Amino acid sequence: MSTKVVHVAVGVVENPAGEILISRRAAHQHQGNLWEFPGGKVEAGESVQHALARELLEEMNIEVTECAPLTVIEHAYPDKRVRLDVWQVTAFNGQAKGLEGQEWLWVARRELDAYPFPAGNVPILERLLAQQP
Ligand SMILES: Nc1nc2c([nH]c(=O)n2[C@@H]2O[C@H](COP(=O)(O)OP(=O)(O)OP(=O)(O)O)[C@@H](O)[C@H]2O)c(=O)[nH]1
Ligand SMILES: [Mg+2]
Repeated sequence: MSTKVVHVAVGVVENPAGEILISRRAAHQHQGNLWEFPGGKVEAGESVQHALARELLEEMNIEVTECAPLTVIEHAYPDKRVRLDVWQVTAFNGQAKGLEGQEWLWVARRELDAYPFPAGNVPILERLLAQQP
């Protein structure tokens, strides 16, 4: 396996109803068919916040206006290492849309564990479930 770590900006977008935006990875992608928090790779020379804003706009039509860092997770899949740089998006403009044809949903926090996510997401899910009132 390559020692290169893929740096990924990941957004936990919460709407005013307290629901969280998840989308489904396409079958052909890494960790295909699993659910994810929208986001994508940080490009060379790009800040994580810029990557977060760019990916959420490109994938979900969400314009980030307020965000804060939540956690950073390093995870090694059998074929790939990732650094998930996870941000909570607390304010945004735009209606969510699956601009890449992906399935997506707003889900109540307590229901997040009903959706299969990649193994690297486990610490994110634990934090979000612990945060609920
Ligand atoms: N976006 C996103 N990626 C995740 C999550 N969890 C996780 O392990 N990943 C991994 O992070 C890596 C990068 O994500 P990505 O495929 O969204 O990257 P991208 O949008 O730039 O896609 P592209 O390479 O098709 O242009 C993938 O290997 C993916 O499996 C998650 O919750 N959200
Ligand atoms: Mg992506």
